[in-house]
Amino acid sequence: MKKLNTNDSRIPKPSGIMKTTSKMFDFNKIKEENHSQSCTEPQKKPLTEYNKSFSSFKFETTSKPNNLFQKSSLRRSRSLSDVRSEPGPAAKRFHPILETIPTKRLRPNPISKSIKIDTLGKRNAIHNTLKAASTSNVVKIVAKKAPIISSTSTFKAKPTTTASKPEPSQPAKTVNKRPAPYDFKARFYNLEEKFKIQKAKFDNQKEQIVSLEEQNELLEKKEEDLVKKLEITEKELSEADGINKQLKLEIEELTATNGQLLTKNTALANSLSSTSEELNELKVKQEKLEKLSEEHEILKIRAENMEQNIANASDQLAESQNKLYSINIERMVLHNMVLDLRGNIRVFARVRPPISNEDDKMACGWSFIDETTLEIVSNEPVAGGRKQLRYDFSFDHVFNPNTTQDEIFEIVSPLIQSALDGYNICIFAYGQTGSGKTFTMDGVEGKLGIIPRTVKLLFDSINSSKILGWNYSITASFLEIYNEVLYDLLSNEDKDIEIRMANAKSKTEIYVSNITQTEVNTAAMLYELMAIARSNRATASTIGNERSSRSHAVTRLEIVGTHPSRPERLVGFINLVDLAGSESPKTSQRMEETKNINRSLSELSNVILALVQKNEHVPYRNSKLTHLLMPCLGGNSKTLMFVNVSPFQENFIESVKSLRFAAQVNSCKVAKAKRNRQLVVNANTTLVGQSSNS
Ligand SMILES: Nc1ncnc2c1ncn2[C@@H]1O[C@H](COP(=O)(O)OP(=O)(O)OP(=O)(O)O)[C@@H](O)[C@H]1O
Repeated sequence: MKKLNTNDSRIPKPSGIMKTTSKMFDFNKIKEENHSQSCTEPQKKPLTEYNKSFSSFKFETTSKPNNLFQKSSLRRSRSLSDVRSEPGPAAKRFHPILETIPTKRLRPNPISKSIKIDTLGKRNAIHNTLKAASTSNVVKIVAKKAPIISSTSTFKAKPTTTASKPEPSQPAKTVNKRPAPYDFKARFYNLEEKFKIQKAKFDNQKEQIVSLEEQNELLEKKEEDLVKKLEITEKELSEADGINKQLKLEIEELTATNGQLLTKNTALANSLSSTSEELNELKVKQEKLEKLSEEHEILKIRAENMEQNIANASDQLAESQNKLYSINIERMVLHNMVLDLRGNIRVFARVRPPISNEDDKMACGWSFIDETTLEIVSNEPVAGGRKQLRYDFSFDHVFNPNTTQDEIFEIVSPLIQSALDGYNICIFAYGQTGSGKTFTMDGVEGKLGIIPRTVKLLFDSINSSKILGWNYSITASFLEIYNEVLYDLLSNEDKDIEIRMANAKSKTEIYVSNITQTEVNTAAMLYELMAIARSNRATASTIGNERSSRSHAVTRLEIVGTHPSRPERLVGFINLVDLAGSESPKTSQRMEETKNINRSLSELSNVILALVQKNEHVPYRNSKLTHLLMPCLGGNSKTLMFVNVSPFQENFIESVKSLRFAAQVNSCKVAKAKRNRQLVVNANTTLVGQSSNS
């Protein structure tokens, strides 16, 4: 900011400065107003012009006259009333010494003129200041200025309007009279009067000057104060400006921060909203959790009670299991006693029905007298009045052509349970070719035979036995005896398969070497193996059957049962045999096959007959078939023999042969079967033996 010049005539009024101090930003405006006011104010009579009249005077003052005028030129004028009413000490301090009065009018002093010009601005400023300071004073100044102005134009002895002192009126009257040149006294008197007038004017002017000086000093002081205040104000203004800028920056920062805070606030509001929603959800969950906790406590108590009950039940279960085990053992014994009572070799006769392409064939006469007896009557015409051939046969059971596969298996199934109880089982079908052996043993789709049903029953029984604590494993092998040679139906390898004695002490214990034995865990797995064996079985077309089986097929299942809390295991064998069909050599197209088949069947008959007759020697080893079935045909076995017969007259003789052989077997009652019980000494050693059912 521009520093204020002390000589500048545009000094602001004190009152104005005070106002601008309180209103900093209006300061320049005030200066401009003062400047314009000083410029527009009517031009007053300059003080220097007034002083020109006194240029010829000399003053006796303590200060130098030149300085006085210079100083006075710098100072503002005081009001005339102040000068008149307050004659200052300065006025009393000097005593003018009148110089020679010029006869001519004084010319304006160039120096005084310059002073007048310099003081003009200040005078106006002072005037303005004083005018603002006191209205009443201004009135007085204006009222008393006129005589000063008028007095500056001439030094004529003209009485001033402001003269408060009594002017000597007498001499004034005499002044106008021009005394005679010789009248020195009068002239002196006139001069004296003029001097007095001038002196009075001078005194008056001097007082005014003193007053103006005092005012000037006062104003200077005020000016200095104002300058100081202005500087302070400028400084404050500068500081305020800096603060203002800083505040602006801070405001901008705060605005930006405010924006960010608003954004954050919005985000926080959203977050708060979602959080409150989550909180509500959590409250709901907490309530649920509390409920669940309560329920959990209740359930915990219940669980403890149940644990106690379970513990009690476990004890009871263990006790029950022991009882059950004992009962099961009793059941086994009773069950097998029943089977024993029925006979170790049981014979069932089954007459098959004619099939679709056999409608033109003549059937025999069949009579199913009761469940165990049938009668076959030849329908061949008999010449000479002879009676028709008629034979009655008794078996453990006879099945007519309408008997279903279900009915057959219902009677067979108790034997399967015996195998799980540790007995050897042998079921075989014997009969002429095309009599229905394969149908009985294997069945057809939708009419499953004994073998697939046995498999299903075995695994169902195994699952049921788990409740009693028994665990069973099943190992399967499939054999074929063709032309007295053993074949592995689960392998196509060319290998020697022999029947060997398993135990030197027991002549009936055998095993088959080089045979494939597969452990099966499910019925489905066993079915797959059966399908493989069936496909490998040698088949050929015969007169009696398009797909006649020309070999004996043996399905061997080894069943081993263990109980974790019992030191014993049960070992049972099931031999399911689909024998090759017997055939008359007269009609056979494969004589060698027929011979072998018939021979092995004959040996089977011999063995059974030896058993019936209780011979010491039983010719098991005369054929592969009897040798293989030796464990199942001996004492430790339960054998079920199906004799299948065709219903037709053309098969009458073969049917009678088969029925006669079967009936012979049926009469064979061997000694009681013994259960295979092995005492388990340790994991690796077993004592194998046969125990009495008793
Ligand atoms: N009980 C029956 N009900 C209906 N059809 C039967 C019955 N028994 C046998 N069959 C049918 O008779 C035909 C001959 O039966 P199967 O093949 O079982 O005789 P097989 O004795 O096995 O003959 P082979 O000794 O030559 O093999 C088959 O088509 C078979 O489906």
